[in-house]
Amino acid sequence: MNTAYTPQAFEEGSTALLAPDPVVRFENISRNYKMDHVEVPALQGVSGSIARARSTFITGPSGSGKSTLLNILGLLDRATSGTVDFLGEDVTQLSDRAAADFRSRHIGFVFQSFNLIPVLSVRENVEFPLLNQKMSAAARRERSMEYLEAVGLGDMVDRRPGEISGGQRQRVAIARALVSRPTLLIADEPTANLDSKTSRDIVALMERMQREHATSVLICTHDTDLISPTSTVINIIDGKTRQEQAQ
Ligand SMILES: Nc1ncnc2c1ncn2[C@@H]1O[C@H](COP(=O)(O)OP(=O)(O)OP(=O)(O)O)[C@@H](O)[C@H]1O
Repeated sequence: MNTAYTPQAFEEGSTALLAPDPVVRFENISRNYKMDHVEVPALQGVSGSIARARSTFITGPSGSGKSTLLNILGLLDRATSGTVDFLGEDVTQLSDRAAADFRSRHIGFVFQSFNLIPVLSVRENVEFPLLNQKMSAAARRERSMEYLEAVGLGDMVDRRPGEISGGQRQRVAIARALVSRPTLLIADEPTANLDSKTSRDIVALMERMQREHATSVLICTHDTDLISPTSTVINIIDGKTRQEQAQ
């Protein structure tokens, strides 16, 4: 174990919150929301990093700022101040169009509500992120089938999302998030609507895919039972962070 990454090295407010070989480093992120002309601080100077090909969990009480941080790191929202270095690039400086392009090339999302398109088949849902890539229809189909088989749904590809279980829908969402081979998989409460066994299976699946494809995985969850011993934990309380290396 590298002692540079013990929890003591990650004191609150430290700017040296470095994971080994990080793909993302964020420094002093603040985000204020405007409510009735009053600025409400959701994040107050949080710093940390996301290691390559590892799992990082964001935990913390309701309203502490977890989704706000996830949205900023996923380039879905902008920080009021602070920097996000993603693969060596300061992505806080990107235009909206460049941020959307960066997102489609490097980030896959899994949400608690699955966000599948109900009128498309399971296979068409997984193919969807590949439509704006330079790939033939046959290559798209082959790649989608590869990921659907990897998540154990090779025999359900012609069903609609309404014709499969919640756990199966979440597996489709994982295949869809990974099919474009992103650098970072972001999952916001991916197990919130699932029973505890299915939840553990879903996290195990994400971690297997992470090992096989060297993807970094960032998971926001209330459920600390899901956290694996080798992962990094970023704990947010009242908009401030503490990052710990679990092992
Ligand atoms: N669009 C918004 N406008 C105003 N305030 C917001 C907005 N989104 C979030 N907030 C506030 O910012 C704070 C952090 O919210 P956030 O959703 O990031 O917390 P969270 O830790 O993800 O909560 P939960 O676990 O309940 O989902 C909360 O006080 C919330 O009320």
